[in-house]
Amino acid sequence: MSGTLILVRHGQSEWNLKNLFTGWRDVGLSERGHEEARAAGQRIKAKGLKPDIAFTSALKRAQVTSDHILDVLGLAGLQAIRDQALNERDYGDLSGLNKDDARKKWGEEQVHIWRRSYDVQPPGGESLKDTGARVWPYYIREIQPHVLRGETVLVSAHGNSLRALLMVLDGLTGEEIVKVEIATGVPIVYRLNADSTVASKEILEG
Ligand SMILES: O=C(O)[C@@H](CO)OP(=O)(O)O
Repeated sequence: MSGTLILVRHGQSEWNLKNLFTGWRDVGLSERGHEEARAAGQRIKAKGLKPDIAFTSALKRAQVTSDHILDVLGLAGLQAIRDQALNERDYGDLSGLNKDDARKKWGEEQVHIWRRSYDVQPPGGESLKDTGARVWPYYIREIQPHVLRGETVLVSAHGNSLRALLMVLDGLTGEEIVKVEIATGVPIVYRLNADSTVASKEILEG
């Protein structure tokens, strides 16, 4: 067995609350989102986990979530490494639009395809496959080596950038991963074997 990888989707954002496509738009956490992030820290603490290093995206909702978690863990001095490789999938022209308005305009099915297909890009944006093509190499190059050295690593990121990671860690197909919903502020803890395969997975729910 080697180290531990803790993945967390940021707490509810202001635009999650307003039901808007967000993507790379840099919006803050809602009041509930701040609470969810602190609760994520408590759940990690209750497991006795203490990150040696943290990674987050270039977007503040993930950064602030990471700050809350590290704060709860008494690790406020640990600055998460920020990289846009971990950003949410770029929603292109849909960014900022209301998801229900989009359904009225383009139809339920088309919007579902844009949101939850594996390789169809929303207009001007990234598919989940495109997102994986930047998330996975970053994981392999920058994050995984720490886990394989036996460290505990926190990654605070986004629904779709984490889906891209889960797809490979859990060995899911493109069809399977799009059915997976990752809750805001709920840590997912992986223990990896020395050969980088997954030894165990635990979701730290309520
Ligand atoms: O708007 C977004 O950026 C994402 C995550 O909130 O939405 P979706 O669930 O449609 O991928």
